[in-house]
Amino acid sequence: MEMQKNSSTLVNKKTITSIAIGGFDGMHIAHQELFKNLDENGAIVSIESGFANLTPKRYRQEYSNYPIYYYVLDNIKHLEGDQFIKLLNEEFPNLKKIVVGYDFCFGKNRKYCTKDLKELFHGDVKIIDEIKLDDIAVHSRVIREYLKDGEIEVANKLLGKEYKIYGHQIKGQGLGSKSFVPTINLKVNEFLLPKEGVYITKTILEEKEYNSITFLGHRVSTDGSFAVETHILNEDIKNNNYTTQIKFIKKLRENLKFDSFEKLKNQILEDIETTKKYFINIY
Ligand SMILES: Cc1cc2nc3c(=O)[nH]c(=O)nc-3n(C[C@H](O)[C@H](O)[C@H](O)COP(=O)(O)O)c2cc1C
Ligand SMILES: Nc1ncnc2c1ncn2[C@@H]1O[C@H](COP(=O)(O)OP(=O)(O)OP(=O)(O)O)[C@@H](O)[C@H]1O
Repeated sequence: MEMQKNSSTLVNKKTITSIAIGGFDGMHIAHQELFKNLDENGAIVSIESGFANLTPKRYRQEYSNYPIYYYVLDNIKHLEGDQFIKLLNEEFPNLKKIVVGYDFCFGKNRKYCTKDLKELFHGDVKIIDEIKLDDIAVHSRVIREYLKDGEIEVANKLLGKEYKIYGHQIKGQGLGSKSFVPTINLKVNEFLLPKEGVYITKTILEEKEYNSITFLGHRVSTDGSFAVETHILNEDIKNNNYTTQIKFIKKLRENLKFDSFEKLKNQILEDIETTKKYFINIY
């Protein structure tokens, strides 16, 4: 169901003349700056450490039109500098240009860096200076920290887009539509979840985008279990079992413990009003 280009399998590596190399978790604005230096036969070489959780491997292609080729870090990290370059030249026989960031290092013990790359590769090597936004250095690890602190708006600025997760629908406690408001409950794997709390979000179901509000965290007021649940505004949506995407826009409040269902319900209704106003004011 997910919109996924999988150009990597369609583009012949012989046509590739330039590559950008890195981990590329997040496909954030600094990564995009690297891609701008590729030519029209460019490609992205993504080194998989296994820790990506902003744009896990199978979701990454969505954020660039350049085909992405994946290499497992464990399989290449023992290589000496010249062996790494040899591998690239074998993989991409017409390679003319390599684009990396200022801090790119590679090979055995990461002992080869940009200077070595320039010496070893017989072609154009473009090194991108550190990219910052409002004095914040743009890196996947920095974005993860903002998400963990619930600072969605900063994270989104650094990402250059709204942070989006994918989940599949599961059954909730069954309390929502009876005692509170109807919600779609999600099981989320692979993606980093922002801090517990209530967020203004957009929810994508079958490629259609809806304004929504999402609760994420332990349901400290009811059964204590962990939940990701989203309420779609102004629509009566049936759970449909499709993969659901949530885009985070803004944190409304912390996860709170209420001593009665009624107080929780009143707070939820107030949160929904605030969210509706937010969407009215931005359109
Ligand atoms: C907008 C919204 C805000 C919520 N805020 C809280 C909260 O602060 N604390 C909490 O324990 N549960 C919160 N919940 C979760 C409710 O406890 C949950 O919707 C209820 O337990 C129903 O769950 P069910 O859909 O699994 O039946 C919130 C839910 C929504 C939709
Ligand atoms: N802020 C930045 N400015 C310039 N180049 C960058 C920047 N961030 C990453 N790069 C470059 O982009 C490529 C991908 O790097 P990498 O996947 O390590 O990104 P990262 O965001 O720095 O991740 P992490 O935080 O995990 O180190 C590398 O060539 C790297 O040098």
